[in-house]
Amino acid sequence: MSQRAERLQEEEKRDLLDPLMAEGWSVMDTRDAIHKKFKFKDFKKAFKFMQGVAVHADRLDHHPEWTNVYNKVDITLTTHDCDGLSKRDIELARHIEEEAKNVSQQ
Ligand SMILES: C[C@H](O)[C@H](O)[C@H]1CNC2=NC(N)=NC(=O)C2=N1
Repeated sequence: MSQRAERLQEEEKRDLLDPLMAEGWSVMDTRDAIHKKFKFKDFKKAFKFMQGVAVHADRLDHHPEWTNVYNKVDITLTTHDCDGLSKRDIELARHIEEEAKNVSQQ
């Protein structure tokens, strides 16, 4: 992605975040960032999920802050380039939701 990311304005942010909040994402108190904890059946599934997300992150040139412990993956999304949430975070979060559903159904 070549264009510089722009920080979302409050109104736009609410509209774009609503569906993600319904999926369990939350806005952090301390940062302009969103966060969600994922839990899978085992490490194999968690890692498969991470591999799927990594493909999207690479393609979008937009990367999650994440940690993995066994079957859990904690993800924080924010845009370092604009020091806050941008449309790139929303797009990545949508792909993350798809990956989580695919892996859980397998
Ligand atoms: C040079 C490269 O495009 C930038 O550093 C990208 C890479 N991945 C990124 N990921 C995230 N989360 N925020 C960024 O601002 C960002 N910038």
